[in-house]
Amino acid sequence: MSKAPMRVAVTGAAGQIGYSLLFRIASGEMLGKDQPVILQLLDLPQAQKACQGVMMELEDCAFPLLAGMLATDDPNVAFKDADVCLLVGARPRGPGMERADLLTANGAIFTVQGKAIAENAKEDVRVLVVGNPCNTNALIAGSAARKVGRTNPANYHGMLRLDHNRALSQLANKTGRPVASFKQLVVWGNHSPTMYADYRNCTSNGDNVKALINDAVWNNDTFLPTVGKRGAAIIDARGLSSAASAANAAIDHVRDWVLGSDEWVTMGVPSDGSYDIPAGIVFGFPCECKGGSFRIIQGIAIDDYSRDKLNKTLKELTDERDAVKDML
Ligand SMILES: NC(=O)c1ccc[n+]([C@@H]2O[C@H](COP(=O)([O-])OP(=O)(O)OC[C@H]3O[C@@H](n4cnc5c(N)ncnc54)[C@H](O)[C@@H]3O)[C@@H](O)[C@H]2O)c1
Ligand SMILES: O=C(O)C[C@H](O)C(=O)O
Repeated sequence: MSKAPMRVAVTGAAGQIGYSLLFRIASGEMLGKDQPVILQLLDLPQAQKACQGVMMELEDCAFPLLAGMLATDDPNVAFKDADVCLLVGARPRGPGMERADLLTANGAIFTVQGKAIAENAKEDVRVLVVGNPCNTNALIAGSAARKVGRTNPANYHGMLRLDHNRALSQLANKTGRPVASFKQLVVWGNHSPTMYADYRNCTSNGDNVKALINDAVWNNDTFLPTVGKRGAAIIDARGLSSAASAANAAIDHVRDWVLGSDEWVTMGVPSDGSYDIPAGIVFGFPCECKGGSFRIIQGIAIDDYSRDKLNKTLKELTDERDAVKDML
């Protein structure tokens, strides 16, 4: 017997990430090749016509798993009974901007949507915020949801998976090893240039990657800035912010969360106090996913260099939190 459909709400559905994301969800890449889905598209009133065009194309793909879809400008309709919400809709940054510059422009979106999710979605809804600055937007959405009380605030995540995937590819380029050989990578902190991509515990076919590379200068002067500033490099090259790779990372995050992963994955999740990160701050942590839930991996040694990096990215996040305190 076929499974009951899962409802997936996608905001910013008419935007560039939406255009990469929706077709892959409908084809079963996110929730499984045996899992029917109903897509619930949210965008602004002026983008409804474009949403209709996207839905025409989805229809023309004749995806066997696509059990229904709708487009709306009303968050209460879009999030109704949703199992998964992908909060993409927000303004992207342009050349010369940092993601934190979007805080006030985009933050207000997430108070409204966090509340609408908590009032309308399934109680065990999983929420992934992609719209930037995604960690603090997830904090805002989770805080709005906490006030309503129905849903689990730990399920309001920010997307660090793109940074994790970027770091994997840089390690593969450096070592000449396949991307899939790398295990136990983590990107700590904020989705911003302060993030700390940490391969101290990473292995490749059983070899310790730090020992294999053995190049502290490359780590500090090439690897970390390349991963941290990759979004800006893409904006510079494309004139637009990353879209297909961002959609791919969102698929990876939710797929691992729902279906499980044998490997460590980086997820931006509300801190439970682990690694001395204050509770509630949405921070990139190493996680393992099993049985539909996630858990922060414990017991990783934090040396002085790493503590300094964690403190820098945490300071940025606490500053962002303070800047939006009226929204929390
Ligand atoms: N976390 C990450 O790794 C990551 C990666 C890439 C992009 N992003 C961010 O994702 C966001 C979207 O990027 P994009 O390239 O798709 O932008 P885009 O401008 O192409 O699309 C954004 C869409 O959101 C819609 N929108 C705006 N406000 C909305 C609201 N209140 N409710 C619903 N929809 C709304 C717009 O109408 C538009 O269709 C940006 O904030 C961008 O910075 C994050
Ligand atoms: O950098 C941006 O503004 C877009 C996105 O967050 C990215 O990392 O590509």
